[in-house]
This record gives sequence, structure tokens and C-alpha cells, in this order.
Amino acid sequence: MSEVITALANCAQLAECPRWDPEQQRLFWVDIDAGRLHAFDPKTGQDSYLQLDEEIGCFAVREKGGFVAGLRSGFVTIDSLAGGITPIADPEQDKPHQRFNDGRCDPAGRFLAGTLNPNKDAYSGHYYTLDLDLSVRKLVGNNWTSNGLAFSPDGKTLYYSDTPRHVVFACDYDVVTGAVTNQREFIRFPHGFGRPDGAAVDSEGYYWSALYGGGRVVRISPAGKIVNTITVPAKNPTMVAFGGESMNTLFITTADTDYAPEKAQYPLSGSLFSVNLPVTGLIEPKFKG
Ligand SMILES: O=C(O)[C@H](O)[C@@H](O)[C@H](O)[C@H](O)CS(=O)(=O)O
Repeated sequence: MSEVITALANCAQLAECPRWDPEQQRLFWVDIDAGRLHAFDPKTGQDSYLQLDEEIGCFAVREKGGFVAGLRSGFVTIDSLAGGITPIADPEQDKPHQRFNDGRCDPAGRFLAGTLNPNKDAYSGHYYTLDLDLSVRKLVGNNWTSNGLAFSPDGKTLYYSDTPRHVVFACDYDVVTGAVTNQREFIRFPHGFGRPDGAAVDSEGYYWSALYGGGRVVRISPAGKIVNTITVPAKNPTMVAFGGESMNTLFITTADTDYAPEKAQYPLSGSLFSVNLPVTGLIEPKFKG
């Protein structure tokens, strides 16, 4: 496996949701805890951001322009990195302590986003679907930390994880109706190995999982077996995304730490990394709503 490169050092508190836009040749990503939506140019190393007034968990590039996003306060559209935020709906008005965490578009251009319960006192995190008509419906969940959402290349399998429970699920997905059925356990990681955070599926259908607390990213076969491992110079990788001119660059976001011994061991915690791979990723669908 190629060498991991530090693309942007110590750039975030909680870097997450990297998304490559091939038309703009930019890596968009968020700093959840700082409430920032970033745009990174890997050619120049330049990075800019939009400052929001709340946490942003996830987003997708919108076909009409701008973005759709999941914030603490619900679903919104964002006109550009200059701003222009329009609320759509908050499916968890009764749970102000929860926020959106992980999300992406399905092959039909719906935006799916999941919430987390920071108290971990109830399995009250769920994935919701924001449809093309901007209606919202509950999809799947009963999680502590909704994470790891990704689709197989044919769109017929939906993967998601519940990070603190160390488990990734696989479900049958109907792209026409957006329905989920037949949820089963895909892989469960042993305690101490790392917890399945954000994920991406490559063009061969393998699931790449960022293992929070494990300092590694693993490539998992459709049969649920680990076949490759990338060691990351940060204890808490949070998400991966394929991008670059040839779609074979894996970008890795990570979380910073305020625990001094961990920061001393991993001084690049909270950085954005990249590594070139012998496999390509899937181009992210844009939100069609
Ligand atoms: O990075 C994320 O997706 C979450 O926002 C993080 O907070 C992380 O996944 C979470 O802290 C892991 S766990 O719930 O503590 O296991």
C-alpha cells in the first residue's frame, strides 16, 4: 500500500464527511465541532471554509448548486461557501441534544442522514431520508451513533454502522422506492481494534471503514472479511472518501484530541490525510432535490 501523506496538518477539531466533487476538483469536508464547511484544493493545498453557527454533521453537493446538509437543527440547503442557509425540516425537534452526524446521497439523488445520541442512554439515533420533494421520512436506525453509510456499486446494498457498538450492518436497498429491508450484521470489530466510523465503497464493491480509536482504515470484502489495512498517524480516523483526478486517492479525515498523552503520541490528530491506491472509488451522487 502507498504511503499516507499529510494533506492538511492539524486543520480541525472533528474533521468528517470528505466528499470529492470531480467537476470542481475540490474535496469538500466539515469540521463538525467547529461548525465549518470546508473546500480543499489538493493541487494547491489551499483550503477555505464557511463558518456556521451550529455543528454540521454531513452534507452532499446539490445538483442545482450549493449543498444540502444535516446540522444540529435539522436539514438545510446552503447556497455556497459564501452562505445562504435555508432550513428545510428538523425530524428530531423533540431531541435537541441529538444532531445529524453521517450522511450521503443514494444513487437516486435522495439525501440520507443519520443522527447520534451523545448521552448513549437510548438507541434514539436514526437515519432519515430527505426526498427530492424535500419531504422527510424515518428510514432505519435505533443507534447510538449513526455512521458508516455507504452503498454497493449497484445501489442494492446499503451499509451503515453504529460506532459505539462496533458493528456495521448491511441492508437490501430499493433505489426506486428508497426502502430498506433485510438488515443483517455485516461485520463486528473486537473491542480495542477500533470502532466503525465513516465509510466509502470502492469500484470493486469493497467497504472501507475508518476505525475510530484504532488508528487504522480497513478494506472489507463484500463477504465481510478484512483484506487490507492502512495505518493512520491519528488515533481517531473519522471518515474516508475517494477522489483526485483518477479517483484513486483515498482522503482520510481525523479527530483532534485534548488528551495530552494522545496528542504527544499522535501530533497530527485532527489532520486531513491522503493515500494513492491501486483501486478507484465511486463518484458521489449529488442531491437531486
Ligand atoms: O466522527 C463521527 O462520526 C462522530 O461525530 C464522532 O463523534 C465519533 O464517531 C464518535 O465519537 C465515536 S463514538 O460514538 O464515541 O464511538
